[in-house]
Amino acid sequence: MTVPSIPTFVPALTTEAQPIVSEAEMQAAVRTLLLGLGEDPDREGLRDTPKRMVKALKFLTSGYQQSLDELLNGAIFPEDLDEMVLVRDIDLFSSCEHHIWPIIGKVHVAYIPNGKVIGLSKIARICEMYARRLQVQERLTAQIADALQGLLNPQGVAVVVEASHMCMVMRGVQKPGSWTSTSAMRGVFSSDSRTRQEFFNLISHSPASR
Ligand SMILES: Nc1nc2c(ncn2[C@@H]2O[C@H](COP(=O)(O)OP(=O)(O)OP(=O)(O)O)[C@@H](O)[C@H]2O)c(=O)[nH]1
Ligand SMILES: [Zn+2]
Repeated sequence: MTVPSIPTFVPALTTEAQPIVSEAEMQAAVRTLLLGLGEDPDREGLRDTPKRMVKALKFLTSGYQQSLDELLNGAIFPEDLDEMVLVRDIDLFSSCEHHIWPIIGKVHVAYIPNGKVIGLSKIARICEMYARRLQVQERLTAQIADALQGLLNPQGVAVVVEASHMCMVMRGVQKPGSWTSTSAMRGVFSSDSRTRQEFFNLISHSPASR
């Protein structure tokens, strides 16, 4: 008789997968956390906290439920251009997977088209989709770059994320003011130092409207 193998890990949620833990079980876990902190989860101010916290966590990880196809809504247009397109200073709110604590910062995304352009808002939506997952900054940066590379097959993609990790600010090493920069260069941004330099020059100064 073949014994079924026991899964040793739960795969990250995708649009196909459904949560295997009920809302009630999640709320009970938050209640346990509150008890562990010496709190009274039945006092008025905390009575709805398990419900609120689960709702907030689900929102902050709602990117697992999204797909590139769905968020794009077909907004890729044929266009014969080969100049850099840059969307900079996209607000970033993500959650570090080590502490489930906020990562707050900005994302700068550039690409050089190759017959196709993407709706500008979709660049911000792609950043949001990957940000609303449990992340490390390096992977988030690479995922944004690889998504655009895959969708547009452009001449190149450049992504820079500049972020502050609340797990380094409010706890642990406690370093307010520390920022982490990560980059992912694809295509010409990786192979051509002048193109890469142009991108870094463009993101290194404040936009004219500020
Ligand atoms: N590379 C990388 N590290 C991260 C990110 N977010 C958090 N970390 C780090 O993950 C590490 C986890 O280290 P541990 O020693 O296991 O956890 P810890 O005891 O809470 O560590 P401290 O934060 O140093 O107190 C820490 O160094 C965090 O700064 C990220 O996005 N990228
Ligand atoms: Zn952390």
